[in-house]
Amino acid sequence: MTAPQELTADPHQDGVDAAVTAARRVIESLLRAGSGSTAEMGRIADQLNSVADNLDEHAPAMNQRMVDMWAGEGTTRHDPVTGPENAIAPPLQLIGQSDGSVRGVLTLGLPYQGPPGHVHGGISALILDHTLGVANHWAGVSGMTAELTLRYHRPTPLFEPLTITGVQTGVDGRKIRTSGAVTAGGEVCVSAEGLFIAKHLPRPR
Ligand SMILES: CCCCCCCC(=O)SCCNC(=O)CCNC(=O)[C@H](O)C(C)(C)COP(=O)(O)OP(=O)(O)OC[C@H]1O[C@@H](n2cnc3c(N)ncnc32)[C@H](O)[C@@H]1OP(=O)(O)O
Repeated sequence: MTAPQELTADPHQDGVDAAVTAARRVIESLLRAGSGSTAEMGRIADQLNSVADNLDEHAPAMNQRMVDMWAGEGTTRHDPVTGPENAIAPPLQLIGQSDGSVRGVLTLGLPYQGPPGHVHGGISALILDHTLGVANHWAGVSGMTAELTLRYHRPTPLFEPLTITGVQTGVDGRKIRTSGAVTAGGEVCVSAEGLFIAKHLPRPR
């Protein structure tokens, strides 16, 4: 039996990960502030643009950055679900379980809102697509999403711990079947069935 294993990148406390954590805070704070805020938004916009100018000035060329992003064969640090370098990632950390499934827990705030006080359905789809993909990696046969079928059983709450699961259920030639769910308080909010096809796009070199 395989021991549980962390399958997603561990966020660092410093470097770009720390800056990204601050950026996530800014995204959340802007949304929290809204148009009724008494903060000086013109000055804030100037400050944020100046931060972005500084980052752009010191960034490597785009093709070099793409190569760096895909260096190594391990976990990604840039993806929009688990990536500690991606400010739009919640980020979710996934653990491969001994039973072959993957599992993670996260709490989503205002940037991910759809219906009042609840998670946007597209965000659940994003998280589940990625989680099913990681479940395929953990199972040893992976591919690209060909179909993703979602069932939204009940609204998914913001501000509460959500458990995200995924497991590969079958492989037939190049066709891979995988399922998963988002649960809150032990109740399934969203379930997913995915068909993946064993195919990988070449990594930038
Ligand atoms: C760790 C990181 C995790 C990341 C997880 C993120 C996963 C993603 O989001 S991937 C991005 C989203 N997906 C995509 O962009 C995929 C776009 N689509 C494609 O590239 C292609 O259509 C692809 C790869 C799905 C299949 O193309 P191709 O490799 O040419 O397969 P093809 O030969 O047409 O079909 C193979 C078999 O699959 C079947 N198949 C292909 N697509 C579908 C489909 N949508 N529905 C049902 N069956 C399908 C075919 O009928 C065929 O079956 P059979 O062998 O029985 O005849």
